Parts: sequence; structure tokens; C-alpha cells
Amino acid sequence: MEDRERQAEEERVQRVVGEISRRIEFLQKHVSDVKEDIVQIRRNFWDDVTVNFEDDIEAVETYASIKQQAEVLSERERIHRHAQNQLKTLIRLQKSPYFGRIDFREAGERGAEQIYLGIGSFLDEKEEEFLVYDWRAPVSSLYYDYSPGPAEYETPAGLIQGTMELKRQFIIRDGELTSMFDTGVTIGDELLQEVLGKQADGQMKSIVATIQKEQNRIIRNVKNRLLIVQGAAGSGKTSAALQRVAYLLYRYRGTLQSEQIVLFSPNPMFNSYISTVLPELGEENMQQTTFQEYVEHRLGEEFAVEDPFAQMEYSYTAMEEPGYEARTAGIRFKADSQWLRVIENYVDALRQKGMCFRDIKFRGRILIPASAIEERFYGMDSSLRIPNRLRLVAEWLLGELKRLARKEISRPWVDEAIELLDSDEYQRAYQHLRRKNQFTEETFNDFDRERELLAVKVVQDHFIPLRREVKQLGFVDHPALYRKLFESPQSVQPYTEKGQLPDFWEEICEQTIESLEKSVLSWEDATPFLYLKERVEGFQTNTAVRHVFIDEAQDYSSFQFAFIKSLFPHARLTVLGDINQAIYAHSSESEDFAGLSSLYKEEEMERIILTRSYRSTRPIVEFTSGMIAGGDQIEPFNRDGKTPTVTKAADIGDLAERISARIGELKAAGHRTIAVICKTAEESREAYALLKERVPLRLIDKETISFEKGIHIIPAYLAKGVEFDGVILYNASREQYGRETERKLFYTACTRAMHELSLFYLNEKSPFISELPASAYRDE
Ligand SMILES: Nc1ncnc2c1ncn2[C@@H]1O[C@H](COP(=O)(O)OP(=O)(O)OP(=O)(O)O)[C@@H](O)[C@H]1O
Repeated sequence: MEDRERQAEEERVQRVVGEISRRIEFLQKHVSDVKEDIVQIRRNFWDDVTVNFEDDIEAVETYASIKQQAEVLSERERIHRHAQNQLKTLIRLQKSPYFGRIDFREAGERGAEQIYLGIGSFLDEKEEEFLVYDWRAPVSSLYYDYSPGPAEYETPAGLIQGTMELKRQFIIRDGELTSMFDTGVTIGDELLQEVLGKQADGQMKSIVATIQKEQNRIIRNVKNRLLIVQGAAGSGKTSAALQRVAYLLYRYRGTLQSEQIVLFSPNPMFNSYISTVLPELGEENMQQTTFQEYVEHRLGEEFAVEDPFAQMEYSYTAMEEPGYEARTAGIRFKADSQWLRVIENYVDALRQKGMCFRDIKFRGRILIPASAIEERFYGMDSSLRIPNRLRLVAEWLLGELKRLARKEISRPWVDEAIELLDSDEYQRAYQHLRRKNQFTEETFNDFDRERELLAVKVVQDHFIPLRREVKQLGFVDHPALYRKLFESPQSVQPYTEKGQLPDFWEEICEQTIESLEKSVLSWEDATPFLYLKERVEGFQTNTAVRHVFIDEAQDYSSFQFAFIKSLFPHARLTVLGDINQAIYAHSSESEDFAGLSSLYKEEEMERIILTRSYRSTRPIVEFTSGMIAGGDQIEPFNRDGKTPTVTKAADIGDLAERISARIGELKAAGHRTIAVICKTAEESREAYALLKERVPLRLIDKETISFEKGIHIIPAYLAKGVEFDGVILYNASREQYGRETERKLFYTACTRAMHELSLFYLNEKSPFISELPASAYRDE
């Protein structure tokens, strides 16, 4: 019976692959014909349009004819693009047309329908029968949500109920069926075992064939404005997020484009790590950015902005430096929604008084003093919103500049500038006068007129940057506005609720002023400063974006969430995070990202918790979950492996010796991606200097943008979100990981390991290890 089933499935695979091959052949011919058409149209473009500009009517006809021809071309190009995308999907389907089958009998029907699932749909030649269903089709959700028995799925037309009679999985490689198994409750432990047991190759993979039920809820959620996913390390948050992007693009095809989806990633390297998942699924990548990149882009060049990694480096290395406690308290306070309210209250108060303006200067002279701008601003009706008032002030300033430009013409510098003009400019002025018939034929008079014309031009040119500045509201002194909040410890009092301020406030003010004076914006000030600027100028929102994804969301502050929400007012938000990996000094402390969820109504949001961890072997999960509160809730996927090792090194030379030997062992065991994880960039550089003579390795820093297989040295905070076959903790000593604030960083580092985890240390091992039961690791 089993053999017969298998034979039938093999035959079906052959038949479907055969049909796909025929379709590919047909489509290739079609693509090449269309391409030929496009080449022809481009070549003969001007032959096929009638160009005649003799009079207005002819010109209109010419325009219409060009437009029509351009439309024909763009239609052919669209067909070409579409056919090529189809071709790409078919080529992938040809290798592996499907990965699953369900037999589903709808209630009231006699027979069951066989539904085969793959990465895209494929119809038979007559376009009547689905030989393969897209994994995102409504019926496909049965596969992910149910085991054989009663089952139901939602369609746009309503709920469909019935019975699933069979659920089967296939592995098809290069068009051949290599294995198949009928599965029960979860989706094929066998298949998952196989997938998870593989070596990493430096790129994240799609999980389409083995999506788990909980993950499917994340992928298919379309009801809520805010979806919060709290999931253990390695529980598939990023994987589910990317599958979700693919799902949304399918479900809303025709109305949703990939550019309307934005993903905030933890660092630039992460972008490269995940970049192949969507193309593998036949979709284009969404927009990817980091929050830092976004902030810097919006801030322009007003300040040198400290980057978040420099702040992190400070947090983990400067504990003994003076001012550390104050700065840390400042980082936390400025990330909180309390600080957001202070800024809101401050902006409200600015309607009455306190705005800061800059003098408008020209060649070292003040043309319009800040006081005049202020007078104008506060002379307006105070019920007008600040951004509207600023627009009116700008208009007034442009008028003033026009008036002042006329006065400027008689100044001596203008003569000098005219002297420096090249002959073309003279020629143009001369032509201009001629055209306007302003020549009088009296040489002296003409000379004066020419000089006047050139003077007007010179002044206008020199005023261009001033006018631009005014249009961009450059007369508002934002740094001074922000600075005023810190001028004295009392400055901020009127805007706080119940006068609440953090410890060390006086020192925080001093530190902030010191940094602003150097025109450096600390990372903790970057978002608040930008928020203040946007509130004053009027928020420049992005209304085109429909979905925003925030990965590693535990590293965002309440302030940053509020900012993102204001930036994308029409977007739905999917945030994915793990509170146990919150490694920034300002990180969210609560599981449901309280700062964020308070911005939404309860009925607008959904929370999903993922507790199953897929990345690491059972012994690694048992080791790492022991370090964190609530770790007993984390359920390892049952994959066996070696117990983590903890090795003491006698001295730094011995450490290098042992680590290079372990790298050799890991390589010999077939591991392709290996990371030596350090606490900071500083320690990574040290480790690199020590190891580079012994083993070829690559030092990863915050500038690194590509992720590849090989051996890496990497600071823990940059290893966020990525994974390695083998992880070596460079120095898991008490000195490096002894403070409570370092626990989550340590946990994040250890949870990057898929198959093997080795920890080394000098002197005394970290208490996060010694607290664990002795059976969780092997002392060496
Ligand atoms: N359903 C699944 N089928 C196969 N592999 C899976 C599945 N879910 C997760 N994985 C694998 O588990 C690993 C971890 O997934 P992912 O990086 O998405 O987890 P994460 O929750 O984002 O982790 P972290 O918080 O530690 O960054 C990846 O190798 C991924 O391919």
C-alpha cells in the first residue's frame, strides 16, 4: 500500500514537473518575443511618431502621439517584467513544485479534494485545476493550523468547515521526490529535524514548508493595527515576520507594493543576512532600514549624532568613569514616555513665548535680527498652530529679503562681484536688455542699465541660499530650543508632571549642555531632539507606508515607538522582540512593550507569545534558558547535540591557544559559520589581534554591511538576530559578565549558537554560568 502511494506520488511529481517544464519553455519563448518587440519599439520610436511643432494644434498632436507610443512601450515592458517574474517562480517550482499535501473534504461534499502546496500556484494547461496551490491561499492555512480531523479555514466569502483526511509532507529536490511522510499534530518533526540540523550558510532561509501553527497566526494576522510578538531567542520571530511580508504582498497584490512596507532592522549587516528570503519566495524585498539611519537622514547635518553602538560601548565599558551613573540615568529618562510628555508640554508653552530664532545674516551683517522674527511670530494670533505661524513668518521673511536685496544692489561688494563675472554672464545680460528693448543707444545710459541688471543678478544669486534657508525654516534655532530645557536644573520644571525628575538631574543637564556645545547629539538625545523639531515644524509624515515591522523591538524605547507611530500614521505595526535580549540601557522592560501598547486601544492589538525555540539544540537551550527569569517556559525543539563546554584558560596566551584549537575542531566537524563573540568592539579588536596570526578570521564592526559564512569575531550586540553553527564566547569571566546589567547581553551572545557552544574564561567564570546546574555544561 505504502509503495503504491509512493509510486503514485512519484508519478505525480514527474507529471507536474513535466508540465512546469513545458510552461517554462512556452514562457521563455514569450519573454523573448516581448523583448524583441521592446527592442523594436525603442529602435523605431521616432519613426512611428509624427513630430510637428508648426502650430499649437500640431504640437498637441505630436505630444499625444509620443505619449501613445510611450504607453505601448511601457505596457510591453510591464508584460516583460511580469513574465520574467513568473518564469523565476516556475524555475524554482520545477526543482521543488510542492512540499505538502492535504486532503480536505468540505462539509456536505462526498469526496475530498487533494491540495498540494508550494511557493506559488500552478494551474494545469487548461487553467482548470490547481496542480499546486500557493502556500498563502486561504485553503493552505489548513496545512499549518490542523492535524487530520475536523478543520476549518477562512475565506473572503466566509468560514469553510470540513474534515482533513490526510496531511503529507514531501522533500522534492531537483524535480525528484526524495522522501515523504504523513504527519500528525505538528508539521513534520522529521522535516524540521532535517532542516534545523543543517549547517548555516550565512543567509537566513524561508521556513515556508515548516511554519508552525503559532507562527502562522503571526503571518496571517490582518485584523489588528498593532501586532506584538514576544518570543524566545530562536523562536522564529524574524522568520515569521518575513513570511508575513510575503503573505501580505500576496493577499493584497494589486494594492500593496513592496515599497509600502518598511522593516526596521537592528544593524546594517542584518539586512544582508535576511535579504534572500523574500526573493526565494518569489517576492521583492521590502524597504529595509535601521532606526539610526532613519534618524540621521531626518536630522540632516545640524549635528554630529552619536551612533547607538557607541552609546552601547559606553554602557558596557565606562562603568568606572566619572558621570557614568548620571549618564545612564539620563539615557533611561530621555527614553521614557515621561520625557515625551515634557516635550509636548514644552511645545504647547512655546505658543505663548520662548521660541528661539536665528539672525538672518549676510556677509557677516545681520539683515534681519532674531528679535524681529520673534516679534513677528508672537505678533500673530496665538490660536494659530506653531507650524502654520512659521510658514507665515517664512513668507514674510521672503518678502523682506526681496526688499533688502534691492537695497543691497548699491553696495561696493556688488561691483567687485560683477568684475568677477565671466563673459557669458555679460553676454546674457546684454541679450536680456536687447530682448526687452531696453537699450537707448546712449552709451552711458546703456552702460548703467547693464550694470544695474548685472547687479540685480549678482545679488539674487547671492541671496539664493538665504531664501532656501528661509523656506526650510532654517531661521528656527532648534538646538537652542532643546538646549533651553537643560540650561538649569529648574528649566524643565514647568513642563514636568508633578515636578518629577530623575536622580542626577543636575549632572544630566550639565552633560547634555556640554555635548550640545560641541555640536554633538548623544544618541539618547537624538530622537527627542528630532521629535521636538518635527513638532515645531509640523510632522513630516509618511502616509504611503502601510506596514511597519520592527525587529528586535525590545531595544526600542517608548519614545522611539511613539516617534515611529507618528511618522507612519497609516501603517499597521508588527513588532517582534524578546525581553530577555534587551541590551540597551533604555530598553523596554515589559513583555508587552507597555510604552507602545499604551498608544493603541486594546481592541486594536493582538499579542502572540512564542515559547518554542528552534535555533539551538536541546542542550544549548537548556543551558541558556537557565540564565533568565521565566526560562523554564522556553521549550526546546527536540534536537540533540553536544553539551556546552566551559573552559578556563591560564592566561591570555593560553586563551588564544585554546580558542584557535576549538575553531579547528569546529571546522573539522563540518561547521561553516563560526563566531567568536566578544562583549564589546574594544574586546573584539583585542581578540582579533590575538587570534589573527593563528586562524584566518574576519573582524565585524558596526560598519560591516555584509554577512557571509566563515569565522567571525563579533561584538555581542552586533550578533543580534543572526546565528552561527558554532559559537565561542571569548571571555565569559566574572569581570566581563558579572553585573546584573550584563546578564541579557550574555544570554543574547550564547543564544546565537545553533549546534555547538563553547565558553572560555580567565580568572573566575561568570556567575551566570556558575548559577546553573552542573549538568547544564561540561567544565573543561
Ligand atoms: N517553523 C520553522 N521551521 C524551520 N525553521 C525554523 C522555524 N522557525 C524558526 N526556524 C529557524 O530557527 C532559527 C531562528 O529563527 P529566527 O532567527 O527567526 O528566530 P528569532 O526569534 O528571530 O531569534 P532571535 O530573537 O534570537 O533573533 C532560524 O534558523 C530559523 O530558520
